[in-house]
Amino acid sequence: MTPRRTVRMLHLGLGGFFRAHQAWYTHHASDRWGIAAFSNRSTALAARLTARAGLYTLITRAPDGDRSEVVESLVAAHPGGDHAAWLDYWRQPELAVVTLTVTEAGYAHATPDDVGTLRADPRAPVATAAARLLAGLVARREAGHGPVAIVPCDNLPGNGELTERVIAELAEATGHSAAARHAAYVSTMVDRITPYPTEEDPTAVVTEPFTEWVLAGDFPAGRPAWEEAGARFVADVTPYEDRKLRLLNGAHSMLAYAGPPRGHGTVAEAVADPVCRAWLAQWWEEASRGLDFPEAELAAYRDALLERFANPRIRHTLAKIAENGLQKITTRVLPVLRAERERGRLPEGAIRILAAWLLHCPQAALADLGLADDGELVAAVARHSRELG
Ligand SMILES: NC(=O)c1ccc[n+]([C@@H]2O[C@H](COP(=O)([O-])OP(=O)(O)OC[C@H]3O[C@@H](n4cnc5c(N)ncnc54)[C@H](O)[C@@H]3O)[C@@H](O)[C@H]2O)c1
Ligand SMILES: O=P(O)(O)OC[C@@H](O)[C@@H](O)[C@H](O)[C@H](O)CO
Repeated sequence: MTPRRTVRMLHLGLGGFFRAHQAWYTHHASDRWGIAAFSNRSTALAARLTARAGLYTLITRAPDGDRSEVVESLVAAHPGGDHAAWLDYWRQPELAVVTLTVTEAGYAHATPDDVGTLRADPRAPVATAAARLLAGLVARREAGHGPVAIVPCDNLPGNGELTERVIAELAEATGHSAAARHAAYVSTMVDRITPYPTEEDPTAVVTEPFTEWVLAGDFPAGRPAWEEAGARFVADVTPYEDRKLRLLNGAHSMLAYAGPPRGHGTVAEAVADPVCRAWLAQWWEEASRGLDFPEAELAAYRDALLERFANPRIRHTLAKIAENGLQKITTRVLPVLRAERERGRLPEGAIRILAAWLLHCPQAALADLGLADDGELVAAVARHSRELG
């Protein structure tokens, strides 16, 4: 029998993307690291994964067929509320890497409750991602073990620097600054289109064949040999991040806000519409200016993106992509819009995304009323909004 993997990696955010990306790279690295993953709050998925010893199926869905594999790197799954287990992993000398997929909202500052708790007793349960990470670092330092690498894998520019800043500010406010320095913060560009899991088996995840991971930073206690699965380690992740966040995620945001008023519910439906494709081309032209890659490489990247978006067998819903719009527009569209204005241009592609987002904002209210899934009704509301000016 193959020996069980030792937990050397912790993950926060037991979503579909973690299972399609970081866990998959770790599964394909020959050094066989084990991962213990925690949900944010929910208990059901962790229980299901625990019942099958962490094993789950990853379905790689190409336009012409599926490939299934059982991923073995996840060896323990816990509900986020199990704070005692969380701190215990940090106290293990073997722990070396902590990855995160907590969505853009997960990088918010800790709540006043968490700040008070960390000041009074850093072992007591806390809820926000920043507070959980700092509590872990305090536990590790107290246990006398060396620093670990913290590796955020969310679509935010400078995600390593951002995480370091949020934790340092919290540490300063709670008297744990030395613990905040007990880590190296790694910045990453992550890419693999992974729709929200809707399979009959909720542990299974469907993803696309394309995958990319570019990382910059130190790993003071080592790391899995992710490069064996294609990960790249670079000195500066910024150019890769700018290219991906603007061309892929910026385009996703455009489709997410401009697609539904034209009756589209998924990325593939929207890019089959010549009008949306023309809007996409206009955005890409503006967003490509200033990216630090040769034009031929950018053209190939955009062509590949169009093929990925058009994969008719990946059901990537625009409603899910539209979430957390303010943060996404701020980091992906505004820099392009501002740069174009500085060049004296009126960037119609970027302005269209802004306009579509402003039009979409009332949909958050429709979601609160439980009406957001009725595409025809949503389109009619948008039509009325336009008529009302
Ligand atoms: N799905 C993709 O195609 C993809 C690709 C690249 C990057 N990402 C990044 O991964 C993130 C998660 O994507 P997913 O597809 O796994 O989504 P998901 O909805 O399946 O999972 C989201 C995870 O984040 C956790 N979470 C949500 N809000 C949180 C908070 N405030 N604090 C802590 N944890 C929180 C949830 O518990 C859940 O585990 C995205 O927001 C994005 O930044 C996703
Ligand atoms: O929530 P976001 O915008 O960070 O992500 C929504 C999608 O654009 C995103 O998940 C992409 O599918 C992904 O970034 C592809 O790698």
